[in-house]
Amino acid sequence: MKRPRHHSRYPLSDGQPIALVGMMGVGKTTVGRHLARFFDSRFLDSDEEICRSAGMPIPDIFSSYGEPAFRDLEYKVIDRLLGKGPAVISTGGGALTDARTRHALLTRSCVIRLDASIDDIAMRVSRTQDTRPNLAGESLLDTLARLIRERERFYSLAHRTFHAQSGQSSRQLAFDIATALLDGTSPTTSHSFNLED
Ligand SMILES: Nc1ncnc2c1ncn2[C@@H]1O[C@H](COP(=O)(O)OP(=O)(O)O)[C@@H](O)[C@H]1O
Ligand SMILES: O=C(O)C1=C[C@@H](OP(=O)(O)O)[C@@H](O)[C@H](O)C1
Ligand SMILES: [Mg+2]
Repeated sequence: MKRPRHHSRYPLSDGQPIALVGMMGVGKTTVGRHLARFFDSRFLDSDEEICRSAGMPIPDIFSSYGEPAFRDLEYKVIDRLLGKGPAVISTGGGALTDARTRHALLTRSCVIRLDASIDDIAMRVSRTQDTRPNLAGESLLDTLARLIRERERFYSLAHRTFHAQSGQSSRQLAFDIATALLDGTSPTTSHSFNLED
């Protein structure tokens, strides 16, 4: 039987969700899953929820209905996920480019930006480029550089930023984020989780 979730290790006293933002391939989905485990809280991935509600994978949504329709759906899904209380929500890399989604995330969650070097990002997404329609095209590095340039002004709005060092595991990065969040809310407590959790 599944253990009931008590959120006893959740770091935000107001119970707002924690939302991960940042470029495709920085590790939002992977790190988010670890973070939720550390906090004993719910993990939600907006892309996963979008695919479930559309009944098709992301490339099919883009090719059948276009990116604006995807952004509409993304807004509706994120708006719904933000109402679920304590949770770690991994968003898609373009979520903050939509004004409604940006406003919803920034006002109703603690927005954490993950960052990594463009070379690390390129290495990570190169094998799964076909699952990310916004990376289709000639040069992966050129496309990534353009998107990073265009989106920097949105990503820089995040409440906190964490940089994934080269070679740092997703689990270690999640641990560093969890530690920093917990320190920020209760500076004198010792951590109620450890890397072995
Ligand atoms: N810190 C890390 N070190 C090495 N590989 C990673 C790390 N974080 C994520 N990955 C890998 O990079 C790829 C993209 O990660 P993902 O979590 O899907 O990113 P995002 O959700 O930000 O697009 C996955 O194959 C994942 O296993
Ligand atoms: O940056 C983007 O425009 C997108 C990022 C993807 O999510 P990840 O950042 O999890 O890859 C997914 O939402 C879609 O392919 C569009
Ligand atoms: Mg993801």
